[in-house]
Amino acid sequence: MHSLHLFKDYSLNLFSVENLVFEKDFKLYRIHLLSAIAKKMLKITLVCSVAFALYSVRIHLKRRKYKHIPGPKPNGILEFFLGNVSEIRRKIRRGKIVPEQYLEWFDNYGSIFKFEVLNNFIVVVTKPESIKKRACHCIFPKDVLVGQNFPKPSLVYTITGYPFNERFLGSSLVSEMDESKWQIRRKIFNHAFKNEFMNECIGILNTKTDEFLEKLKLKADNKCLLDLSDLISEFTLEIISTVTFGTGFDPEKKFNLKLAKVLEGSNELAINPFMTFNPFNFKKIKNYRHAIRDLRLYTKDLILKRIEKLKSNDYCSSDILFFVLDKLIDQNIDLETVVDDVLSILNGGQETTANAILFCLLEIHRNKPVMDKLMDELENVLGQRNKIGTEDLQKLEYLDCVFKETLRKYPPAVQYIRQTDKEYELDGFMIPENTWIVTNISPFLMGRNQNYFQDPDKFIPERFLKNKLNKIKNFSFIPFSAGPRTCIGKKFAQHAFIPY
Ligand code: HEM
Repeated sequence: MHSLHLFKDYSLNLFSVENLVFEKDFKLYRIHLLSAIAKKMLKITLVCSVAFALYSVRIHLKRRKYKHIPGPKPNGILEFFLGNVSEIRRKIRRGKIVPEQYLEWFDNYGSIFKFEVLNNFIVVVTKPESIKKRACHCIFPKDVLVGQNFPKPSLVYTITGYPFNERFLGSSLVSEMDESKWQIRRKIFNHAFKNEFMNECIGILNTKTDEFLEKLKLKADNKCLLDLSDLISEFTLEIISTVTFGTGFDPEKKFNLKLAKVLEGSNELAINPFMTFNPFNFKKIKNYRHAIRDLRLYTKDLILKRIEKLKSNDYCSSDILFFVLDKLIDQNIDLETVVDDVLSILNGGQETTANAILFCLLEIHRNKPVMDKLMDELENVLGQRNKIGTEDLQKLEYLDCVFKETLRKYPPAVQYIRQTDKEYELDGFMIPENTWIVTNISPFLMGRNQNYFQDPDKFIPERFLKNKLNKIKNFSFIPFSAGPRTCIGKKFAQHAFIPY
C-alpha cells in the first residue's frame, strides 16, 4: 500500500515535472513560431512593397513615354493601376459602347488621343488624311492597316481565339498571329470567296429568303409578337452555314443554339474581361465552355464526314468546304485549324450581317421617303419578278447606298486594333514601340464624325450615290477594314443583304 502510495506520489510528481517541461517548451516553441511568422510576414511585406514600388515606377515611366499624346488622365489610386478601365466600365453600365466613349474623348482631345487599360496604352487615330511630310519611320494612319499592315496584338485576339480558356476560333483567319501561316490559308479561302461562287450564292439567298418570308407570314397570321432580332440571326446563320457546309444542315438547330450561346459569352467577355474572376459567374462560364466544346465537336464531325466523301469520290455540294478542303489537306493544315477557320467564317459572317440587316430595317421603317425610293427602284428593276438575279445587282444602286449608309451609321465592326513594331511618327506624334493603335480609322468614329459626314446622326443613303462619292474622303469609310486583312466575306455580306 505504502509503496503504491509512494509510486502514486512519484508518478504525480513526475507527471507535473514533465508537464512543466512541456509547458515551457511549448511557450518557447510558440515564441519561436511567432517570431518566424513575423519574420516571414516582414519578408513578404518587404517583397510586396518593393514589387509594388517597382510596378508603380514602371507605370510612371511608361506613362512618361506617352505624356506628349493627349488623352484622359487616370484619377485616384485605383485608376493609377487600372488606367481608364473604371471610366469605360461606368459608361458600359449606363448602356453605352466603348466607341461612344471615344467620341467623347475625340471632342475633348482631338483627332489623336490615348487611353490606358491595365497599363497598356492604346492610341486612337481618327484621321484618315496623310501627314504633311513623310520622313523615316513616319506613317500615314492608313499605313497601319494597308501600307505596312501592322500585326494584330495577340492579347486582344486571345479573347476570340480562346475565350474562357477554351479553344473557340483558336488560330483562325481572324485570330492568326503568324503572318506566313495566315497568308497560306487566306489564299486558299480567297479562292472560295471568288466572284463566280458568290454569284452562285444568290440562288441560295433567294430560296432562303422565300422560306424566311413564308415563316414570317405564318407568324404574322397568328398575330403573335415577333422578336425580329432572333429570327434574323437564325436566318443569317442558316444562309452562312448553307454556303459553308451545304444544304440539309442541322435540322434540329442545335448548332444555332450553341453558336448563339458562344456569341453571348464572347460578347459578355469582351465587355467585361474580369467576369472570369467572379465566383458567381462560374456556372455561367462552365456552360459557355460546354457550348464551345460542343460547337467544335459538331463542326469537326461535319468536316470529317466531308473528308470521307472526298476520299470515296461521293457527290459533294458546291460550298466553301468543297473549294477549300482538299487544298487545306494538301498544305498539311491540321483538323483543329480547319475547325478554327470554318468557325471564324460562321462567327464573322453571322452576327455582322444580322446586325446590318436589323439596323437597316429599323432605319427604313423610320424613314418613309427612303422606303418609298427603295420600293420604286425595286419595282423598276425587278418588275413583276420576286427573285433577284446577278444581272440585277449592278442596277440596284439605291439599295447599295442604303446598305452603305447602314454600315456608316451602325458599323458591325467598330474598330481595328494593330500593334506597332517600333517607334513611329504619326501625325506629328511619336508613337512608342509595342503600342496598340486603334485605327480609323475606327469606322464608328469616322462614320459619326461631322468633319467627314455632314449630319452624321441622320440616315441619308443619297450621300453614297455614285455622283456624290467624290465628297467622301479616302479611308473615311472602311466598314470591312482595309489592306490584306480586309473582310473576306465582304462581297457575300452585300449579296446576303440584297434579297431583303
Ligand atoms: C456586314 C457584314 C460584315 C462586316 C461589317 C464585316 C467586317 C469585318 C471586318 C472589319 C474584318 C476585319 C477584322 C479585323 O481586322 O480584326 C472582318 C474580317 C473577317 N470577316 Fe467579315 N464582316 C462582315 C461579314 C462577313 C461575312 C458574311 C463573312 C463570311 C461569310 C465574314 C468573314 C470574315 C472573316 C473570315 C474575317 C477574317 C479575315 C482575315 O483576317 O483574313 N465577314 N470582317
